[in-house]
Formats: sequence, structure tokens, C-alpha cells
Amino acid sequence: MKLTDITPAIALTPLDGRYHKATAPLVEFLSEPALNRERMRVEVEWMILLANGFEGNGNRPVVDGVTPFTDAEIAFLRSIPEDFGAEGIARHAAHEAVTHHDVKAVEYYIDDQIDAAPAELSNINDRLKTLVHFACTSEDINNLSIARCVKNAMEQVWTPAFTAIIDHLAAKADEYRAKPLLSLTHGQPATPTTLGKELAVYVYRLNRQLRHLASQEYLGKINGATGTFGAHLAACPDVDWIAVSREFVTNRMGLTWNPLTTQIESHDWQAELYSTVSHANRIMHNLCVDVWMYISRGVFAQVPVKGATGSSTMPHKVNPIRFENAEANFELSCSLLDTLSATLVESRWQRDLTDSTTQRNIGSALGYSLLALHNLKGGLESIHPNDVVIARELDENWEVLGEPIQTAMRACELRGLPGMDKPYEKVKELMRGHEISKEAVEAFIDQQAFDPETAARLKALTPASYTGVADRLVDFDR
Ligand SMILES: O=C(O)C[C@H](Nc1ncnc2c1ncn2[C@@H]1O[C@H](COP(=O)(O)O)[C@@H](O)[C@H]1O)C(=O)O
Repeated sequence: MKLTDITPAIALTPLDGRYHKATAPLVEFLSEPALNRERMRVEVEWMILLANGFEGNGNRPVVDGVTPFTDAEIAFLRSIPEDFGAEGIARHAAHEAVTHHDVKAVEYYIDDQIDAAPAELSNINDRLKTLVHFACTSEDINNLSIARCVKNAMEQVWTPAFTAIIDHLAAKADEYRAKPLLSLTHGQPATPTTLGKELAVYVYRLNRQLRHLASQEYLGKINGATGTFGAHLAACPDVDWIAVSREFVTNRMGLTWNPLTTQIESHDWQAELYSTVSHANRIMHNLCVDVWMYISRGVFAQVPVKGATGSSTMPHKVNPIRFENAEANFELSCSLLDTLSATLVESRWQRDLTDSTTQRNIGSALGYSLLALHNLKGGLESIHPNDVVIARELDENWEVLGEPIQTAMRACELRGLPGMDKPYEKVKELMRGHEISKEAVEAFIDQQAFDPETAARLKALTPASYTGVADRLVDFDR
């Protein structure tokens, strides 16, 4: 049997196949039918504005000769996108198969619905078809639709999933704020920290990206074929089209009005948004790798899932597959987002159509990230610190106390205490290259001419207590 003969159609890509459950929430905003539905919303809202006006023009029809819609007629027009379902998708596709123009097919679909309107809606008649897409170029409809789809996807799907990761990490940072942990710089034992503080570093970094997203602008334009309102003015010279355009984009579409464009909205806001998401992806990629290595070290233990197989051949294993999956999907997301950011900001003269094709992949770009967020969350929820390993690591590395001892010696020397010269060299002599015990550290402190208070403070230190103010720093992660 050929797989292409099976219905429903087998997905080519994992986002819509294997991982569909995790990525499905984005279908509502970033799929092809979602875009076409949004195009219909934009088209009918434009018709409503043209027919019923707005406060700025005294609520009179913008276009002379058009009768204002009644409430029932407005409700009917708005039902066109809301009722766009399987049958509508097929009908739109049939139009597109003939027009080879997706926005024109939307226009014809709206014409079909006008034909089918109840007779009592007297303004929804054949004559009204003239008002559909009035003075618009396809990009007027597309840029507004895409901006609204992306804004909704970000606000309703991606950002909540991202925030859930931050909230989880923040709760764990708080819980483990005082749990000491051996640091490794260059992979070598270094000044201890706390587990909570290390997680809080990620919370702080991710919160900065969240704030960037909160101030992200989503721009839109509606100004005709080359952004000059040429057709608008030729048809209706007495209308303040700049005011109409601003009203539509700002108040009806809920976007930031872009007054100055070629045929296309310049897509700079998209480049900015995708750069931020890509940056957030990379921070979380760093987190995945760190946690993976903590698991490998034994600092985090994984809770085995009942019935699940770690390795197909090595029965003892619980593999950190959620973190590995997240790592891979963040990488895929970044590569698409980076391509979108880099290419969408260029268009030949007043337009080329490369952006149209590229923007069809926004769903994939955010889909890979959403999938990664899903797996990262599951991974984070399935780990907990292994106190035995953490304590053992600290206890096996008393040499990390070389730093506080030599720094205290410097302070003593600066205060004029004799015998405190060459502190770095003296401690290096003791610490480097051989294993250091608690007793050796104590003996070294005793051999130096510390004042009693400093000696007592240093002797009270252990690798586990040498964590500075790491616990308090967690409070700065918001
Ligand atoms: O309002 C217009 O259409 C003006 C026209 N510019 C266009 N603006 C927007 N869409 C256009 C344009 N041209 C084509 N198409 C249609 O875009 C679709 C491209 O398909 P795909 O490559 O799959 O993304 C595909 O459906 C194309 O038919 C111009 O001549 O400047």
C-alpha cells in the first residue's frame, strides 16, 4: 500500500505528525486555514469601517453611496470568518485552484457568502461585492492578518508556555536557594554556589526576554498597492484616507499603525520578535545542556516513569531524553527564526513575493520552540537534586577553600598584619596538584599569623558553607 493513499493524509513533518499533540495549540493561529480566516476578518472589518465610518468622520460612510450596515448585517458579515470550517476550507481551495491567488480566493469566498445571505439582510446583496477588498492590495490584507495571527499565537500559546518554564524555575530557585553546589569553571572544581542561585541566573535571563516580548510592537499597514493611497484618492478624493488607515490598523485591528511603507509592511517588527524568541530559545538551550550535564554528574536524579524504557539494551538506564529533545527542537526553531529575521527585512523595490513564502513557516518556527518548551517542562518536572552526590562532590574538593584563604590573607596584609606576604603563592603551594583534606586546610590556617577572629572565620568554612550570599541573590531573579 502506498502511504499517500491513506486518509486522513499522513503528515510529512514531525510537527504535524509525531508531535502534533504538543504543537496543536498553534494550529488555531498559524495554520493555513487560520490565516485565511484572519484574512476574512480583516476584509469584513474593512467593509464595516467603510460602510459605517468611525468617530473621526462623524460615523458616516467613508465611501459615498454605501448604506451603513445594520447590527444584524454586521453580525452576518462577522459570522463569515467565524463559521469558516471544513466545508469553507474546501471551497476556498477550489477558488484558489482557479485563481492561483490566495487572497483573491478569499475575496471570492466572501462573495459566495454574500450570495447565500438571508434575504432580510437587504444590504448584503450582489452590489455589496464591489466593497469587498475595496482599494486594497493583497498585502493590505496579508500583513494585518499575519500580524494578528502571530500576536495571538504569541500571547495565547507561546508566551504562556514560556512563562510556565520561568515560573517553574523561579519556584525551584527559591526552594534550592540555600542548597550548596560545587561549581565547575572550565570543567574544574571552583568556588561553590547554590543550586537555587544557578537556576535564578536562568530566571533572570529569561525574564529579561519576557519583558522584551511584553513591549514588542506588532505593526500593520493599509495603504494600497505601493503605500501611497493612490487608488483610494482616485476613487474617493474627499476622504482623509490617512485617518481611515490609522483608525483601522490601530483601533479595529489592535496593531501599531505603520504610516510609511512600500507595498509591503516592512516586517521589521517580525525580525525583532523572532530575534527575541530565538535568543530566549538559546538561553533555554543552554539550560537544557546544563541540566543534562548535572544529570550526568548525578547532581539531579530523574524520576523513572513507570513502564517506560530508558535504553533498549541497558536496563539500568533512565535517559534524559526530554532535555535532548528540547535541545534539538530549540536548535531547529532558532534556525528557522534566524532565517525569518534575516530575510523578511529585505524586498526588491516596492515588493517581491519571497516574504509570502517565508512567512508560511512562522508556524514551524514557533512550533519547534513550543515543542521544545513542552519537553523542557516535562524534563524539569521529573528531576530532583540528589543530596548524597551534591554533598560528596563538595566534600571531595576542599581545595576550593584556597580562594577565601588567600583573599583573607591579602586583607590582613592590607591591614598591616605581618607574615601575610605572597598569599597567592603560599596557598598555591599547598593546594595545587594534590588532594586536600579538611585537616590540611585547618593546619594551613593555623600555620599563618591570622588574627584570631579571621582564623576562626576561615576555619568555620567548608566547601558547603562557602557560598557567599548566593541564597540572597535569588531574590533578584524577577
Ligand atoms: O494585490 C496584489 O496581488 C498585488 C500583487 N502583489 C501580490 N501581493 C500579495 N500576494 C500576491 C501578489 N501577487 C501574487 N500573490 C499571491 O501570493 C501567493 C504566493 O504564494 P506562496 O509563494 O505560496 O506564498 C500566491 O497565491 C500569489 O498569487 C502585485 O502585483 O504587486
